[in-house]
Amino acid sequence: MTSPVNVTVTGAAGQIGYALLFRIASGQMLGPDTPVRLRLLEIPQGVKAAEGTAMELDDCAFPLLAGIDIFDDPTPAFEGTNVALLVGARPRGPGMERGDLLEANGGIFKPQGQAINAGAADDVRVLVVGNPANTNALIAASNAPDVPKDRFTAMTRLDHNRALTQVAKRAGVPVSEVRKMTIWGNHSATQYPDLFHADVAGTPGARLAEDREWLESTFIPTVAKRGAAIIDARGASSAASAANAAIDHVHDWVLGTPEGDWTSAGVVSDGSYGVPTGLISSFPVVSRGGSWEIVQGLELSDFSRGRVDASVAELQEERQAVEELGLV
Ligand SMILES: NC(=O)C1=CN([C@@H]2O[C@H](COP(=O)(O)OP(=O)(O)OC[C@H]3O[C@@H](n4cnc5c(N)ncnc54)[C@H](O)[C@@H]3O)[C@@H](O)[C@H]2O)C=CC1
Ligand SMILES: O=C([O-])CC(=O)C(=O)O
Repeated sequence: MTSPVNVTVTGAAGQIGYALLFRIASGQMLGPDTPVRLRLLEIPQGVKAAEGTAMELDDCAFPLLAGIDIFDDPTPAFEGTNVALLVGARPRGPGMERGDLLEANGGIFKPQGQAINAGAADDVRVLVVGNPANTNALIAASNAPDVPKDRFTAMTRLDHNRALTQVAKRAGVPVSEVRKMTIWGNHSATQYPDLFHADVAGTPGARLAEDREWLESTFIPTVAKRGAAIIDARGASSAASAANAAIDHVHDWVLGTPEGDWTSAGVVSDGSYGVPTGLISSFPVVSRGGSWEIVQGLELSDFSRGRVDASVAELQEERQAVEELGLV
């Protein structure tokens, strides 16, 4: 058996943390042969609850769980970490503008980026889940100058999975037969779920997209506003599905995406598809040899181009706001 992989989870006592940690410890994220050592980071008020979760993790007697440590300081929490899941974030409060939210999260993701820079393992991979995920990932990456930028990613896998199921239901096929879905842009309501390149049980997604009324009035808004719909229904934001998407993202990043398919992730732009270099934007991606690669060569119609550009424009505004705050 290999030596344990150090996995740091921030916001460990939150609702996503509770749905995530048991799946990591059971081997669903890194596979059945890889032991893990969990490093839980919370704010001081969250430490007691994190200790309770750690007791429950112990009580599962997971064969792959090599140890659990709990921290309220990012510097030791990221010491030697191989996989960092940045879940803890400041939620939007009443009367908070987007700028206030970005500033509050800057206070979290800047020191966490610095701590990753100072102490993480050379192979560290970072997934930012906490919102606004793309820009929080940009802040963390900017404050970790010694870590390659492509190690910082933002989660759009939940949006991707939501889109797969909506299409499968529409087409009446098993979700496993929907491939090559793409989420472009920001993990926000401006995101663009792109069906045109998908393969829906052998039928081109473009054929389903010919029903423009369904595409524009049902499919795209259902996926893009699903987070709000879950909050409305559940009285709390998506947690188990978000944890599931984080497991999927890291699993595929480390172990590779299946042949003949791709997935979606917020990765640093190299200028592909006209997305400004350095922005962390969602793209169609495959993982080969432990690295994400942006799928190249997809044709974007004027309709798709407009949608991608609108979401990327929002990412540029967010980048400008955090630049003005001195966070990047
Ligand atoms: N990218 C995506 O697809 C999704 C992102 N989210 C986002 O994930 C984040 C977490 O969601 P939940 O677990 O439901 O929230 P939650 O409020 O239940 O838990 C957040 C936890 O983070 C902790 N925390 C706050 N600041 C911290 C810091 N500086 N260091 C360590 N821990 C800290 C809090 O004490 C709390 O325990 C939110 O920002 C939410 O909007 C949620 C669903 C999907
Ligand atoms: O909308 C929210 O607040 C949570 C979220 O990011 C999602 O469910 O996609």
